[in-house]
Amino acid sequence: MNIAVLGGGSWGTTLADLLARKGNTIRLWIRDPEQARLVASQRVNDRYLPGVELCPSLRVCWDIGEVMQGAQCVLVAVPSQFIREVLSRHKHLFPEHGVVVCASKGVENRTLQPMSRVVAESLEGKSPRYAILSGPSFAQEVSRQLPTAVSLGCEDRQLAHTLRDVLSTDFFRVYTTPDFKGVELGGAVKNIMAIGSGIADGLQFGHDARAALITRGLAEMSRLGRAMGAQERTFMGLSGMGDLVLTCTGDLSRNRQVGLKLGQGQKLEKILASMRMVAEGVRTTRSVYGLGREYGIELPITEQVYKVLYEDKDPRAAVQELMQRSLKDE
Ligand SMILES: NC(=O)C1=CN([C@@H]2O[C@H](COP(=O)(O)OP(=O)(O)OC[C@H]3O[C@@H](n4cnc5c(N)ncnc54)[C@H](OP(=O)(O)O)[C@@H]3O)[C@@H](O)[C@H]2O)C=CC1
Ligand SMILES: O=C(CO)COP(=O)(O)O
Repeated sequence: MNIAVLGGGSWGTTLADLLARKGNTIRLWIRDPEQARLVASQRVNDRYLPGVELCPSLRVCWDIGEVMQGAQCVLVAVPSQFIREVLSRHKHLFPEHGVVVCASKGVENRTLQPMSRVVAESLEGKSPRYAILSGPSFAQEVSRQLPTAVSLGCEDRQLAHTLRDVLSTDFFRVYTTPDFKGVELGGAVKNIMAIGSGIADGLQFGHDARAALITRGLAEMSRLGRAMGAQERTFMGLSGMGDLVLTCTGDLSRNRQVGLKLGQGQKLEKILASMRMVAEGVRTTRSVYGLGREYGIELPITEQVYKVLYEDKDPRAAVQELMQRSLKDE
């Protein structure tokens, strides 16, 4: 398949490399011309995926027009808050009824829209057919060809199966589900929980606290998902529970790292200034906090993470408040 990958960070580079190794025709868009030239000539994305030698057939380019030419599928791995801007600006390059696979995890701040809506609205008039790729998958592990399993949410079963075949390899296993809403919401909300889990671990609150956070985080994710029209059982799968466990426990998670530092007493501004890579959960917390209010759903962990991130609440007081909520049935 002829595929354009938008987003030259760790995930876009990893997926482009994986697909190129399978013999697909892949072009990767890196927006910074200097960085694109460097990656194209050195065959390594030193800034975002150091140490991984890229497949010789993978074309790397800063000219998005060239990248999009003849693409039968566009895979989007741009940080979620910028997807609308990138897709709207380059809408003319997208074919009608084209296939868009979104691999980014988040909820837009301004509109509180999940990624499927952002893609559909940005490409309005082009009637894109879209799918959401999500699940427990650290770029650093996938790029080293370590065994990984993920979910692909797509309402069109035939397209889902085609994409599953295109994306799967011997080490990267793709499961399909029509519940794209559940898949994208799980991927977004788990980043908030990863920050929360990092906070608890940064405070050295132990294994019990982490397990409680993961489990109650799942309950919170499912509650919101139900209200938003997702299927509850999707949250028990790879894009829900799977990614929740990965990022709440795995130190490769950038969201968990933000939480760990907050728990150790560092300030958010300083933490973000020290990171080159995106920690989607920081912005997504703001959106999901807003969704909770819009849908009238209790999201206690999200609320406390929000207060730590945006109201400078003491992380210890945030955990205390969670523990002292009124007692209830599970
Ligand atoms: N890394 C991972 O393990 C996984 C990531 N994801 C998801 O993939 C998405 C991308 O994350 P990831 O690749 O890790 O991010 P990184 O932080 O590794 O890279 C971010 C990339 O986005 C580019 N970028 C930043 N701002 C813009 C913009 N306004 N327009 C276009 N491009 C921009 C950066 O370019 P520049 O250098 O020029 O700023 C850089 O190439 C996220 O939603 C993330 O949650 C999903 C699964 C796994
Ligand atoms: O989504 C991921 C793994 O599934 C990556 O997590 P972080 O963005 O927290 O690094």
